[in-house]
Amino acid sequence: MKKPPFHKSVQFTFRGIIWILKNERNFQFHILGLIINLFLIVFLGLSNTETALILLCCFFVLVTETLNTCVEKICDYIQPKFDSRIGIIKDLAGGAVMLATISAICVGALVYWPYLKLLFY
Ligand SMILES: Nc1ncnc2c1ncn2[C@@H]1O[C@H](COP(=O)(O)OP(=O)(O)OP(=O)(O)O)[C@@H](O)[C@H]1O
Repeated sequence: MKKPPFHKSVQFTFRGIIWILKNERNFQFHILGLIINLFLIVFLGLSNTETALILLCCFFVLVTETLNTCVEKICDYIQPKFDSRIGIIKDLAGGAVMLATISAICVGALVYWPYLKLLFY
């Protein structure tokens, strides 16, 4: 198959992002998390390093959610019926999102805690 020109390839990737934004509820929740974090970054005046850490975590969760959806789509395509092997593959992909989310919560707690302490005490 002939490779599409670069601008077309970029267009296809955005098509994927728009599709997941419109169709996947979990991805929409993670986008909401990103928006809340962007607000907190500005409101609390986080340093460049702290901002980089928070953004990295948010995008890490979004990337794992996108790959999880990708695995689910492939599984549903190759085996639409119940199959315990498909079940474990999907569980593993979902587990990756969970691990990314746990790491994001830990980093978020460590970064935001000193600011919240100043605000409330
Ligand atoms: N074809 C199948 N065979 C066996 N088990 C399955 C199959 N499809 C789904 N499952 C089980 O149901 C779970 C949820 O799968 P589903 O495809 O509904 O994902 P989902 O609920 O959309 O997940 P997510 O919230 O991560 O997007 C899987 O983790 C797996 O344990």
